[in-house]
Amino acid sequence: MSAQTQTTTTVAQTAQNERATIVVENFSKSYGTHRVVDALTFQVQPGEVFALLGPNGAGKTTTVETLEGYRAPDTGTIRVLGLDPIKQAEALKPRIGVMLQQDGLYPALTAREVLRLFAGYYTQPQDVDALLERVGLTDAAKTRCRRLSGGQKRRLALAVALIGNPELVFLDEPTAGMDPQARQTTWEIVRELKRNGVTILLTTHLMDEAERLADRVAIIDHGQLIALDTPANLTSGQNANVVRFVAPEGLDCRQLTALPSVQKAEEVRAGSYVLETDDIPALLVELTTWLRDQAIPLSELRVGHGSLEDLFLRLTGSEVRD
Ligand SMILES: Nc1ncnc2c1ncn2[C@@H]1O[C@H](COP(=O)(O)OP(=O)(O)OP(=O)(O)O)[C@@H](O)[C@H]1O
Repeated sequence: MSAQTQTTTTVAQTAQNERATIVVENFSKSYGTHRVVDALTFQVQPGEVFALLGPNGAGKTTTVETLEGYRAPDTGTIRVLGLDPIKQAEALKPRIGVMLQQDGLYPALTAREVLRLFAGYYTQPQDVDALLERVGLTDAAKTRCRRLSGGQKRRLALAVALIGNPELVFLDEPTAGMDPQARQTTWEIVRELKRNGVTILLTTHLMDEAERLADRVAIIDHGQLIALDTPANLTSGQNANVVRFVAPEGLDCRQLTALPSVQKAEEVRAGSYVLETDDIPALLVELTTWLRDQAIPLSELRVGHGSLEDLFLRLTGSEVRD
């Protein structure tokens, strides 16, 4: 690269960083000798829904908590709304909303009291009862937090994140433990926030959540960025046609790979199999014949392109992490 091209790139990068809502540059963090975030670099643009995906222990929460100002980076630059999250915390806190993973705060207060308490920290908070209704907690408004169900606690945590009308919201596994209705409501709230120009950074283990909500997805593993793009670009990079099926766990993947039309066979989770092929009709005949001949029951069968989940498992491996 010529000196001039390098200067132009640096100038363009600087301009982009100045506009960005979140700038993470070369960020590293260790606990003792364990490096949990390793030279991470990404930006989140204004109004974007940005998802951080990664297996357990990949460094997502450490990254998010550093952006929120709860942890200090060892090295690297972190800017949130143009501010240093620790040195300029006072200016930053009123402009961001944080949905925490742990919901054990204030067990003796009712849901409404918790929201009133948080509303008091902001100059222009949302209406407490309207927000309780939005997150589906009107009937639980007078219930003490310790009596709320897991899903209700998550909804209260979401309301706490939104009470101050933030410009930027951090959602750490927002729908974990929610039933399908509450999950739908939460997704709808996220879309509504986006329509209102709010920037959202979310972490999730749910691939469909990332695919439905995120403009861009960053996959991190062992503290390093291993993929960053729109969900459509990430999945279209996978040319293979896949057949997914559910059957008893522990089928012999070598036998499946030996079927003439199978290019690759993998048990991605117990009893959940993914086959890659370039001839789906032929593969379906071979697979169903193979299953019938061995009297193996088949409980689900789907065909399609590689999903974000397939890409994620390919990039991060399919072994379970603690
Ligand atoms: N305060 C701490 N002291 C020591 N180690 C920590 C601390 N916080 C996190 N870790 C370790 O750092 C690693 C990354 O943790 P982190 O919570 O950032 O991962 P994560 O991607 O959010 O995982 P999960 O999906 O399980 O929430 C893990 O191995 C974790 O045990």
